[in-house]
Amino acid sequence: MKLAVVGTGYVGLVTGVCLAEIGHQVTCIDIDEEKVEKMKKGIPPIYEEGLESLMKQNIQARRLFFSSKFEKGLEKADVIYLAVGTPQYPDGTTDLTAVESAAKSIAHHLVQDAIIVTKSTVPVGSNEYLKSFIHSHLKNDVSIEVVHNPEFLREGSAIHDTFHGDRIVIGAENKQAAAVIEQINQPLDLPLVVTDIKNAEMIKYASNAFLATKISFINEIANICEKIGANVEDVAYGMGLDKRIGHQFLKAGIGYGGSCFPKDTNALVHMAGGVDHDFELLKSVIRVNNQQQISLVQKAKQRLGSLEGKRVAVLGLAYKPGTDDMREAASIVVIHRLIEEGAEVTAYDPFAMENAAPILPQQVWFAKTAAEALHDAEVGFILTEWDQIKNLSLKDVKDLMKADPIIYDGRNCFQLDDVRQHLIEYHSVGRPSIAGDLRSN
Ligand SMILES: NC(=O)c1ccc[n+]([C@@H]2O[C@H](COP(=O)([O-])OP(=O)(O)OC[C@H]3O[C@@H](n4cnc5c(N)ncnc54)[C@H](O)[C@@H]3O)[C@@H](O)[C@H]2O)c1
Ligand SMILES: O=c1ccn([C@@H]2O[C@H](COP(=O)(O)OP(=O)(O)O[C@H]3O[C@H](CO)[C@@H](O)[C@H](O)[C@H]3O)[C@@H](O)[C@H]2O)c(=O)[nH]1
Repeated sequence: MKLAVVGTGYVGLVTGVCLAEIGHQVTCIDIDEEKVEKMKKGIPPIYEEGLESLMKQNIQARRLFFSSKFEKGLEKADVIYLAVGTPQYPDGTTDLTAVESAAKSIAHHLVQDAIIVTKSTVPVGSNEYLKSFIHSHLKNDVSIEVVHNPEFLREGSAIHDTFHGDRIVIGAENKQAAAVIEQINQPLDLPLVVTDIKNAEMIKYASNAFLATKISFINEIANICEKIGANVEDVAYGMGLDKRIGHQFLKAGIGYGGSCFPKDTNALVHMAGGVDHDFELLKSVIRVNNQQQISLVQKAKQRLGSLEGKRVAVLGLAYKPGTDDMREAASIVVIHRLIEEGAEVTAYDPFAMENAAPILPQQVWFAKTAAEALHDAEVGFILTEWDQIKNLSLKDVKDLMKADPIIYDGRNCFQLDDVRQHLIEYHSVGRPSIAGDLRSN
């Protein structure tokens, strides 16, 4: 069976590479010609551990191809995966422009019957609409089926998640089409959920909303812990031992970011609103997250009176470690606030600086190393828990920074006992603050 994948962002590229790895012949199509030329040479446009070698292996084995031309990419394709972006409009509703544009290109170039499998996260009802949209744009006498196969991979562990996922969801109205997609995925040997399209669409949104809810919940517990004198890490550990709760997604911090949780929670609130349901719980989850992202700057301002002219080092820019993705990263909100407050910001991230530069204020200086960013800084903000940052020696941190440094750690990277030994003033999330070197005050 010949497969095509349209759109080579995280999802499209990883889907294409993994489908090739399990033995299928796959052509990945993208309108970004420059990106396609790089991918043909085995250069992935995203940072993802293990992706480059898997890509190169499958290109060499002549199972994986890339093209910027639909007519070529769709040649003899029996199954076409659609994995273009579905960002949000400023009001939080879903922008389906790329999906429609890709669907139109597919319709125009389809010369044989095909199953179109949507991987993109789309609001409930979109796949039904898409089927009639493609029908109305077909140029040849061919028949199509639409199947929804939502994606659950996480950036940074995308390859692992594809081969070791918890489930594969297949939403289809046509049993034969569902069976074809089951067969394609069979080598992965993962639990299957075969259901109708609306359920599949909702499973994706409900899953992301639930995970976001867990994060905002633990962040609220963290905020109370700070005031009450408890430690959220011990609390989360004790909670997580209950198998009904589990340990995952109970890490308190600076709030969730990324290309999915923020937009998908907003989209679900709008979807609910569209059927006259006020999704109060999810609205609160979003509000709590927005507040969490600015909380550390507010604390710094309260502690110092003003941030005007203060030299601030920001360590970690990506929305989480293991990726160079800056979409909806908490660092964007934090750094804009710091600049508004008059701080002089030097930033460092091991992988995301290239993506960060165009979206951060011009006043931000980028350092080549964490040490360079910390040099002579009065305040440090830690926003991504990269190993390189977690492994910094606190002695070096203290030596590099100005006298009596203050650290705001949005990712709880350091052990409190370690910090205490180094006499650094340290404020983390949901844990007791540490006063610093009282002798020098
Ligand atoms: N990023 C993730 O971790 C993740 C995980 C699960 C689900 N999703 C969902 O998967 C979808 C894709 O996300 P992403 O992050 O991979 O997207 P992305 O925005 O990173 O990439 C989209 C790609 O599609 C290409 N494209 C745009 N219009 C096109 C067209 N008309 N024809 C061909 N190619 C076109 C772009 O050039 C780009 O390479 C979204 O709906 C997202 O919500 C993403
Ligand atoms: O306990 C936790 C877990 C995560 N986060 C934050 O939550 C965000 C999202 O993290 P993660 O879920 O690991 O990354 P994504 O790659 O955005 O993956 C999510 O979004 C994808 C796109 O829909 C889904 O496919 C995945 O299943 C879902 O986990 C990041 O900012 C994390 O720092 C926390 O603050 N605390």
